[in-house]
Amino acid sequence: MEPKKLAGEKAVDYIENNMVIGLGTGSTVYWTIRHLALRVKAGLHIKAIPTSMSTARLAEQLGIPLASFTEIDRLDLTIDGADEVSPDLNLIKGGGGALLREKIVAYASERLIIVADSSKQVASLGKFPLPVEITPFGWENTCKQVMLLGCESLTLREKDERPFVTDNGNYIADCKFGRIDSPDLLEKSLNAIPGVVENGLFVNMADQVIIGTEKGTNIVEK
Ligand SMILES: O=C[C@H](O)[C@H](O)[C@H](O)COP(=O)(O)O
Repeated sequence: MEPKKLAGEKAVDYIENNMVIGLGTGSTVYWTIRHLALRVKAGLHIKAIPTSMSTARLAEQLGIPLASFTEIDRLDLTIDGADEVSPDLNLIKGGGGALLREKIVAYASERLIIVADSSKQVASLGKFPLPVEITPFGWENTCKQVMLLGCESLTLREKDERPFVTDNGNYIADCKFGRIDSPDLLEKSLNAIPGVVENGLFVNMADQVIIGTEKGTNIVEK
C-alpha cells in the first residue's frame, strides 16, 4: 500500500468516541479523513475543526461533523501532515499554504500527531523552503526584512502567474534559509516582523509522528 495512505489511516486508531479532532491539510491527511469518515459512518461520534477550506470541503462531502472555535475551546487531538520532520520532532509545514490555520488548530490541541512518508524525515530542517505567510500590503518590504534574517533566497509563491492567496487572504513567501540550527529562534524572529502573519516552523508542537513505509508504519515519539 502507498506509504502516505498507511500513515494517514493509522492515525485514525488514536481517535476515540466524543473527541474533538483537528483535521490537517494535504495528501497524507487526505487518507486520514477518508478513513475517519468510514468510522463515523459506523457510529463513531466526533466533531472536527478543519485547517483549510479544502479539508472542510472534503470532510463535509464525506459526512464528518464539523465544528468551529465559536463552540470549541480545546481540541483533544490534531492529525496533520508535514513537509519536513527533524529527529526532535520539529517541523516545517505549509507546502500547501495552510500553515496559519494549522498552527492555530495545533496550538489549541492537547496532542498533535503528524502523518508522513519517510521522505519527510530529515537530519536537520531547512532543505524544504520555509513557507512564511505575509500580508499583501507591503509584501515587498516584508520580504526584504525576512531576507535580513539570513534568508539565502526568497520566492513569492505563485498560482496561475498570480500571487498564491491563502485561505486567509494572504501571500506566501517560500524562504531558503539553508540548515536551520535554531528553529525556535527563527520562528520567533520571523513572527516579530510586521507583515509576517505566521511561518511554517512548528517547534515543540508534535507529540508523535507516524511514518509510512513500503512495509508498514513506524511510530516516532518524543
Ligand atoms: O500547508 C500544507 C500542510 O502543511 C501539509 O500538511 C504539508 O504540506 C504536507 O502535505 P502532504 O501530506 O501533502 O505532503
